[in-house]
Amino acid sequence: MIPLFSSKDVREADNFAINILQMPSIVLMENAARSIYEAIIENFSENEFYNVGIICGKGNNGGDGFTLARHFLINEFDVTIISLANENELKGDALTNFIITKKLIDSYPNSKMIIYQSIDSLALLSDCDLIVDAILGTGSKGSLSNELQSIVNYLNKLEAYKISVDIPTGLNVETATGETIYKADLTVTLSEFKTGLFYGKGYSHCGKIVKGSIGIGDLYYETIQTNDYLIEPEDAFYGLPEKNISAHKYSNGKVLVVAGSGKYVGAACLTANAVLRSGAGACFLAFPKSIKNIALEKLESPVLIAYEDQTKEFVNLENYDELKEKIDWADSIAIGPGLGRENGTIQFIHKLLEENKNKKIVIDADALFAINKCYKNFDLSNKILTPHHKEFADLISISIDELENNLLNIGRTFSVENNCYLVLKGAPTIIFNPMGEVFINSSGNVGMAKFGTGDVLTGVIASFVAQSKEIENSLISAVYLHSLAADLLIPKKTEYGIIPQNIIEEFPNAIKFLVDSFV
Ligand SMILES: NC(=O)C1=CN([C@@H]2O[C@H](COP(=O)(O)OP(=O)(O)OC[C@H]3O[C@@H](n4cnc5c(N)ncnc54)[C@H](O)[C@@H]3O)[C@@H](O)[C@H]2O)[C@@H](O)CC1
Ligand SMILES: Nc1ncnc2c1ncn2[C@@H]1O[C@H](COP(=O)(O)OP(=O)(O)O)[C@@H](O)[C@H]1O
Ligand SMILES: [K+]
Repeated sequence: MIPLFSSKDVREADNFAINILQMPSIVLMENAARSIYEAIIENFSENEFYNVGIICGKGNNGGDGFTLARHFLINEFDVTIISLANENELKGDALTNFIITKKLIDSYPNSKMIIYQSIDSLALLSDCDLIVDAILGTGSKGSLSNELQSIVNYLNKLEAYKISVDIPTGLNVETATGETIYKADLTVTLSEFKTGLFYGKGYSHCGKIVKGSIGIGDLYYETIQTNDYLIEPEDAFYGLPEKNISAHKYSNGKVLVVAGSGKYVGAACLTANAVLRSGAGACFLAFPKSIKNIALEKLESPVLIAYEDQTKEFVNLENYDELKEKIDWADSIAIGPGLGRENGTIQFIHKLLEENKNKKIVIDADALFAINKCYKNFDLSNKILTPHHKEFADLISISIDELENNLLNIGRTFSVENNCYLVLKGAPTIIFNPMGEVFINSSGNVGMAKFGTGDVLTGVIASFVAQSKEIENSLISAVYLHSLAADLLIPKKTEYGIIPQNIIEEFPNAIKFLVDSFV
C-alpha cells in the first residue's frame, strides 16, 4: 500500500530539510531538477524528443523549471524557456537559477530564453516535441488568473509530450478539482505522492505519476500520519480470501443475492454468476417466480430460489418471511441490482436492514435508492455500500458538483459517521472504511464504463466478504481484481469490446495473474 500525503505535509518536509537538516534550499531545488530530468529521460525512449519547451512561473515551481532547463542544455537538447516573470519579479532560489540559466543559455545557439509578453510568445513552442509545465506547484492558490487559463489552454492544444513539474498547473491538489488544468502525460511529483494526484481531476490530468526527489529520502514521511493509500497489487494478493483445504461448500462462503425484477433480469444474473466465479461455495439468487425461466437461461451455477410474486415481477415486503431462512443462512447478502423501485420492494429492503444488524450486506443500485435520505434510520455496521458518484450524491441529498468538489472529505465523513464501508465506484474507485481511511484503486480502464460492470463488482464483493472475516482486505482485493480482469481483457477485446460477462469469465485468470506474480 502506498501512503499518500497532503501538499501541506510535503511543504513541511521541505521545511524539515531546510530548518532541521540545514540543507540550503537551493540544494533541494537542484536535487528536484536532476531527478525530474532523470525521470523524463527514463520515461521516454531515445530520439523521442529533441526540442524541449519549459514554461516557468513566478515561484519555486518556476525555479525548478529554470534548473531543469540547465540539465537539458548540458545534455545537448535544444531548449526554449518562457519565463512568466521578469528578473525583478523573481526571488530566492528561483532568481538564482534564472540568472545561471540565462547566462548559460547564451553558449547554446539553438536554445533561447524569453520573458513572456503575451499569448503570442507561446508560438515559440510550436517546434517543441516535449513541453514542461513549471508554472505552479504546491504554492498554487485559488483558481487560475485569466492569463494563466489562456496559457494552459494554449499549451493543452500543442502536439507534444507534456510533463508537469510537481503538480499540473490548475489542479487544486487538496481537493483534486480545478477548471482549467494542464493535461500532462507524465507528472514528476516532488518528495512524496499527494493524494489529489490520484483521483478526481488529478486522475484525469496527471498522466503517469512518478516521484522526484529533493534528496531527503523517505524516512521523514514514516513519522507523518496519513489516512490515504494507493492500492498496490500485493494488497490485493494479501486480501484474497484464504482457502482451507478441508473446506466444504457451506464453509467456503455462502451468499444470497436478492436482485432482479421483470424490468431488469440481466443485472441479477451478472451479480449471481460473479459470486461463484470469485470463489464462494454456495450462492442462491432470490428471484420473482413468475419470470424465473428468463433468469434460469442466463444463470450459470447459482441456484435460483423463486419467491411468490403473484405475477407482479418484483420483490415485496411479504416475501421477507419466505426468504428468511436463506437470509439467516447467508454469510453475506448482495441486494439491489435490477430490483426496481416499487414501494413493496423498498419496504422489503428496509426490513432486511432492520432485522440483520450485523450481517454483511452489500447494498447496491436500487437498494441504495431505497435508503436515499433515510439511511440514518439504519444501523449500517458491516454494511458495504457500492454507489457510483450520482447514487452517492442522491443518497446524501447533495448535488454531484458538491460531491465532486469535496469528494474525499464527504466520503470519509459518511463512512465514519455511519460506521460502514463505502465503495465509491468511478475512475478510480475509492474505498472508505469506518476509521476514516481511504484506499484508491490503481487498476481499471475506460472499457469498464458500461452497463452491468458494477453488478459484477457487487457479486465479487459479496463473494469475498462471505469467504473472509476481513471486510476491508476483501474489499481491496475484490475492487482491484475486478479492474485487473478488465485490464487483462484489453489486448483481446480493446476498450470498446469488453462486456460484463467477459469480466466474470476473466476473473479467475485475474486471480491467477495476481497469485503468479507473488509466488
Ligand atoms: N520549498 C522547497 O524547498 C522546494 C520547493 N520546490 C518547488 O517549489 C514549488 C512550490 O513553490 P512556491 O511555494 O514558490 O509556489 P509555486 O511556485 O507553486 O507558486 C507560487 C507563485 O504562483 C503565484 N500563484 C499562486 N496561485 C496562483 C493562481 N491561482 N494564479 C496565478 N498565480 C498564482 C503566487 O503568487 C506565486 O508567485 C513546489 O511545487 C516545487 O515545485 C522544489 O524546488 C523543491 C524544494
Ligand atoms: N473510466 C473508467 N475507468 C475505470 N473503471 C471504470 C471506469 N468507468 C467505470 N468504471 C468501473 O465500472 C464499474 C461501473 O459500475 P456502475 O456504474 O455501477 O455500472 P452498472 O450499474 O451498470 O453495473 C465500476 O466498478 C467503476 O469503477
Ligand atoms: K507544475
